Amino acid sequence: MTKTILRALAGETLPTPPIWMMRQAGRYLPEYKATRAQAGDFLSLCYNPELAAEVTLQPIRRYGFDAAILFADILLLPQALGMDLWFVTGEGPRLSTIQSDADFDKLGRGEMIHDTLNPIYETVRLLRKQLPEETTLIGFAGAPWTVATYMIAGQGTKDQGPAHALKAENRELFEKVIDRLTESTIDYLTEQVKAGAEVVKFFDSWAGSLQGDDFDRYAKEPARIITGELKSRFPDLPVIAFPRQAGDKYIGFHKATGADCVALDDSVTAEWGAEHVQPGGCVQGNLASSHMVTGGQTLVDETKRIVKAFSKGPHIFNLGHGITPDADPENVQLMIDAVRGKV
Ligand SMILES: Cc1c2[nH]c(c1CCC(=O)O)Cc1[nH]c(c(CCC(=O)O)c1C)Cc1[nH]c(c(CCC(=O)O)c1C)Cc1[nH]c(c(C)c1CCC(=O)O)C2
Repeated sequence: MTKTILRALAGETLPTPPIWMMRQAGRYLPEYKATRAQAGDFLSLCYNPELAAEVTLQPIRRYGFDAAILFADILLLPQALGMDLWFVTGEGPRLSTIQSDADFDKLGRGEMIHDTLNPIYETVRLLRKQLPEETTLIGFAGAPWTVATYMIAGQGTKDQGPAHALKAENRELFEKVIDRLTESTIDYLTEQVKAGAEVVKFFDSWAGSLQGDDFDRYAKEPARIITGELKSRFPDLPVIAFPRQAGDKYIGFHKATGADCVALDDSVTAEWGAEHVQPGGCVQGNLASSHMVTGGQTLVDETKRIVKAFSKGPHIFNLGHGITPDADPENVQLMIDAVRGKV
């Protein structure tokens, strides 16, 4: 019997939507914190295949999600291209920056990324051996625009100002960064699929700050190129795209890019998504992650509303964005029970 996630991605409307959760392996779980402490720090955990596989499996053991997502980070690719990367506790990622042609020329390309990323492929191989047979393994990468925002600013930014500034001041250099990331993302995801990833997802967390034509050029177009190239190499590979906060620009995203599923954040309602986006194919989402902190009857009601709104087409239940460290693990179980009709 085909796995439920793969059935939904193939366009099937299921009586109960399959479910997984963005950032399901993470700091809201005590067992994650213990394994992370054992690894030393976040990046050591990402590059340790046994421990990265262990944290990927933890939410599967605890909750029986229908999919597992590879434990890694979207910023490992810039590191593999030769940039410095480190995480400041309580603040987030820091990278060396790309501001000039000289900075760009230091980036590597092609096969060299695998020297750094080989442990990630090993994590995928271990997971395919260790996951229950009904669980789908999702590989992932950041979308070029989102990864570029970190490479240009050297850190996370609220409005992606430095990346927008480089785009305005030196479009040629900006586009070279996007093109290099597009090419390397294809190489990276190709190796994840060869190692055993059954689905791939691109996270374009900052897609919402691209306006007008920029959205087409730097969110849609890279997604179309990456999806097209991966599908020419692996014709049966399902792709999930997540152009977060795209708003109206979610409409037509399946068709424009070839993605099988479009993930919706919680800035749009499920009813709107069902009417405007789901006709294009499978949708994923879109419960606000704050309900994982607050719980209660509101969580149950909101979960059921979303399940109902998307019930006439292919749907994978998920949050609108990643679960946060202050979430209560019991609320995750309550959400799953609500999706599966047990409460
Ligand atoms: C923008 C982005 C990043 N990473 C990611 C994105 C895109 C999705 C999104 O918008 O959330 C994606 C990501 N990050 C992580 C995963 C693993 C799979 C999963 O469980 O979803 C995935 C898919 C682990 C992680 N990535 C990170 C953690 C927390 C690290 C820790 O244990 O201290 C985890 C579990 C760190 C990270 N990594 C990143 C930031 C900004 C931070 C710091 C913020 C924070 O601390 O939450 C970059």
